[in-house]
Amino acid sequence: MFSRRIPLYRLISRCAVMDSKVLREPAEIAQLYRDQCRFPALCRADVGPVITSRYGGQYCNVYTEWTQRDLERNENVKFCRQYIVFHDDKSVVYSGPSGNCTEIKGELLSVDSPSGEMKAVLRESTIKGEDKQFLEIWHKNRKLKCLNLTTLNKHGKVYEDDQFGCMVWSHSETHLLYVAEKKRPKTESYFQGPETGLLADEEETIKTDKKEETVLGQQFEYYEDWGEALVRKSSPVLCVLDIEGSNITVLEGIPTNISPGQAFWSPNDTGLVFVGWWHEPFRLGLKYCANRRSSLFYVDLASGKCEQLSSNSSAVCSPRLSPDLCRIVYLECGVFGPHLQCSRLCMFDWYTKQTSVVVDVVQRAKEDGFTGIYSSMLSPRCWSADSQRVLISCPQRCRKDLLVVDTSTGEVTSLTSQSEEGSWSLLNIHRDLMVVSCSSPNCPPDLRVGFLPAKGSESKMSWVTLEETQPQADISWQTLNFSPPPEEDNRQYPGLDFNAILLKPTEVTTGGKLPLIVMPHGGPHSVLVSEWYLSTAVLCKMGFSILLVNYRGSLGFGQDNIYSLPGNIGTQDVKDVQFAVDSVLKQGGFDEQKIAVVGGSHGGFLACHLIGQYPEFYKACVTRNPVTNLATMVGCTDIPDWCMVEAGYEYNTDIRLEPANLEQMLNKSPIKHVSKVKTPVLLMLGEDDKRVPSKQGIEYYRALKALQVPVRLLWYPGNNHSLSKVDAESDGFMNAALWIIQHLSL
Ligand SMILES: CSCC[C@H](NC=O)C(=O)N[C@@H](Cc1ccccc1)C(=O)O
Repeated sequence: MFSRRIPLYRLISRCAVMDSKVLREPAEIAQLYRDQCRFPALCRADVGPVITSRYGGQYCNVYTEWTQRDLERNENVKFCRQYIVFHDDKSVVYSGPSGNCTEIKGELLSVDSPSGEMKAVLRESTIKGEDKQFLEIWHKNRKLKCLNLTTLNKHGKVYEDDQFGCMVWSHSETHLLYVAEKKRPKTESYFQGPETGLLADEEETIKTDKKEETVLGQQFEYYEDWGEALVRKSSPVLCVLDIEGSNITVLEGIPTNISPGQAFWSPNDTGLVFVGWWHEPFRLGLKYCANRRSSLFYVDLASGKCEQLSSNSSAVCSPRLSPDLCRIVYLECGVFGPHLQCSRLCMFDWYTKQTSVVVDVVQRAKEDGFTGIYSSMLSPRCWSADSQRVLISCPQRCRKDLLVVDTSTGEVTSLTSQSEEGSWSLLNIHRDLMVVSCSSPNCPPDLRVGFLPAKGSESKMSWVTLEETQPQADISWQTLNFSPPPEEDNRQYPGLDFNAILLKPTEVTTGGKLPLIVMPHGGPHSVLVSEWYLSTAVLCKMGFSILLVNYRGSLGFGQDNIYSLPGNIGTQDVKDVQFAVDSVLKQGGFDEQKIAVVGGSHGGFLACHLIGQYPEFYKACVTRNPVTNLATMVGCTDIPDWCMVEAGYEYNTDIRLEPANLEQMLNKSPIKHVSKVKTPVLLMLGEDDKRVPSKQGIEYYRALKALQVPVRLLWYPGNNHSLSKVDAESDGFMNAALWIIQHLSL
């Protein structure tokens, strides 16, 4: 993709690496960051209908969407590229791109009709300073319709997020289904209208019409929303566009105590199937929280009757209809408890109305190595052509694998566990043609296609690469497994292990000792898999070694591993990270005086704990939106249940906090150890973070200031928990790198 030749200025900077071991010049670091930003990430792939040529050959179109940071324009650009794939029944004969990349602007959602004849697009456009949403229907080379949804005013903004959002053609291709915010009444102040001088009842009579449209005194009404990254998303409604008549219907009949999303058309288009999340007595944050009480529902379009299809007491997501339109698979897990956990794969038979558990929760890894399902979203299509098997990409320890599940036996087979490469993501599957992406810590994401082998021949998987990426020779990586020492074994969940990924610059000068950056992940129920991460690649190229630690409590190691952590945060996770670091240092080759710790959110919680509990050990600390005090966070985060559960309590919506609860939360928090901190701390906070409100970081900042520990705070307006806007992310990276260089005296 890029020239492999090293330009002169890079050679000069590499000499600098040889002298001082780590790249220190800000301009050179920025150039390295800029270079690595040029590797795009895949965000979507669709396989078009199979066409049979007049000579009998078959081919299909693969449409892909990618995102790439554009540092000059300060935005994440989205572009598409298409490929043509000629194939016979079970193998790719020839494939290649059919044209160049095209940037996609203003498209919030787009979807082809099942036949491939039409396409629907939700577009956002700013007209005279106002944001408008349009729904476009394209047919062949023409735009058939363009509806101004904002002017039509049947509903609020259309949802384009992964949580609720969807845009789905009916099987008949006559209707389109989507989710939008419920229409709110127009509001006015009691004092906004002209003073009439009329008596109140006279005015009432005259303004009857206006009164219907405008409500007085409700301008400042508070609407709950679904929290972090879903702000202003409060009451979703299902909307159906009748394409021929350009008529939009907002569906009625959905219980008022649930919020619908992830909807699709039932067999024969008789109704809609959707996930409904209960929002009584109040809404809690949904992002990264697969444990919110929810169920699968069916609403019949003729009668308006709504039926619940799955259990009343679990959390579900990602319902996917089989190609024969007979069965729906979906993921299910427990309500409350850890936010992300091992899921069950369930299947609902449309005709018998029976539900079965295809793959159950796995407490401990099976003999064949299968550790359970840890996806919070299935790919848009996941069924094999014969409607017998389901494809899932999910972490198995620290590697994301492609798994095939036989729905009749529940047997799980890996398509990728024998491969050399790092981690695999399933983008789509259609008629057994899979579109996947593979990457590793030293290799950016590529794009491949391949046919799902027949049952029993999964080991014969062969891939054809559509977009190739080269492994970067200057980055080496390995996976390390750890068993905690006997005194750190968890009595309730004995014998658990964990792991870490270690990245090192391939070339180290003789006798040179590497500085080490320790990075525990957030969550805490999350995992760092062996895939491409921009920041670790750049830091490694600069000359740092990096240790990504999957402490006990991470996803991908079995449910017991997850359950071992709640109630033990601030101790078990902290000790696991320190144990991993100590073990790595024993390998030799590292400079023990040059160790830094970096983490975001719960990873920031761990970073702050580590510098408090091991005050001599870490010479620099960088944290993004860290949790610093659970006791002060519980009342203002969008997920108070997280604070209760991770502190070791059960959560109920009507919980009354006792002083002892707050004391336990405080005792488990990094702020408890702040007086011991010596490490200079760089804090990076997002002004709009609903998850870990910025006051958490400020509380820690003030404590460090009072203790005269070097601390610097970077404040990112317009950013939420992830600090992922292009300027915030790149500024955060540069400042983090320079802070570490300064305080490790490199
Ligand atoms: C009350 S905030 C708790 C920490 C936060 N957990 C959930 O949102 C966190 O650590 N966030 C991670 C993101 C993440 C969470 C769960 C699974 C994967 C990623 C972060 O921002 O790094």
